[in-house]
Amino acid sequence: MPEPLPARLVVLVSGSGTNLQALLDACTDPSYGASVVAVGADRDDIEGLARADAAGVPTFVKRVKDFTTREHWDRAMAETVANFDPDLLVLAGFMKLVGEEFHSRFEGRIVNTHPALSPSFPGMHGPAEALEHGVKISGCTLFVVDDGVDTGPIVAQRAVPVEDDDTTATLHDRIKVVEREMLVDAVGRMAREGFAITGRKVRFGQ
Ligand SMILES: Nc1nc2c(c(=O)[nH]1)N[C@@H](CN(C=O)c1ccc(C(=O)N[C@@H](CCC(=O)O)C(=O)O)cc1)CN2
Ligand SMILES: NCC(=O)N[C@@H]1O[C@H](COP(=O)([O-])[O-])[C@@H](O)[C@H]1O
Repeated sequence: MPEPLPARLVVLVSGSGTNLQALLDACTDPSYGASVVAVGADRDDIEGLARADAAGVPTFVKRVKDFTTREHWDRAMAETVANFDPDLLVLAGFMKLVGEEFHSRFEGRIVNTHPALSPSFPGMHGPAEALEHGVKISGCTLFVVDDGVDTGPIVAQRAVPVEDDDTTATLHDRIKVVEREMLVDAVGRMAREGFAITGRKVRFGQ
């Protein structure tokens, strides 16, 4: 029986790319069951693109300001992603909301990692808002992306304690250590076992 082909991952980033790096590292093991076939970004000159280059992974950049409308950007980004024929699109620190072109092409096959325990603290400033609110437990969430903002069905979560002397940076750094483990574990299971979405429930396996 031939080994199944690795699941094709396209990863979108906007910054340092440490979550991307964790996936790139995991994919070097054939038993992980996935391969990063392309990395895309909404901006140039970020470490995430350099990480992809170092791993020999094709990259592409689509900046919103280079398009006449947001919809044109969304279409160009989605078409470029589609050219790599992904089984799963992973948003790993990607700081743009994807629109209708993505949902129509990849519905149910886009996951996003967020540095808070959804549904709390959606958006771009999860750790800061959690700290401001005074939570004692924060964490990270992997969810299937829908047309809302961090509202999609949850794939996995991990909890992280908040320390009394935490700053936004120290809390986010602590979350990111656990987030990378969550992302690698969950994406690997999705790739090897498949997954099913029933309403708001996501379960691994066929
Ligand atoms: N359709 C969706 N797209 C994305 C989601 C999502 O839940 N639905 N999650 C984001 C990641 N993210 C939080 O986890 C997030 C990122 C960015 C924003 C946001 O408000 N972006 C604005 C401003 C961007 C900028 O200043 O550069 C925007 O897109 O215009 C909210 C949540 C990934 N995509
Ligand atoms: N709402 C989106 C958001 O806040 N995403 C967060 O950006 C960081 C990117 O780190 P990385 O570039 O080192 O992987 C991650 O913690 C990710 O959850």
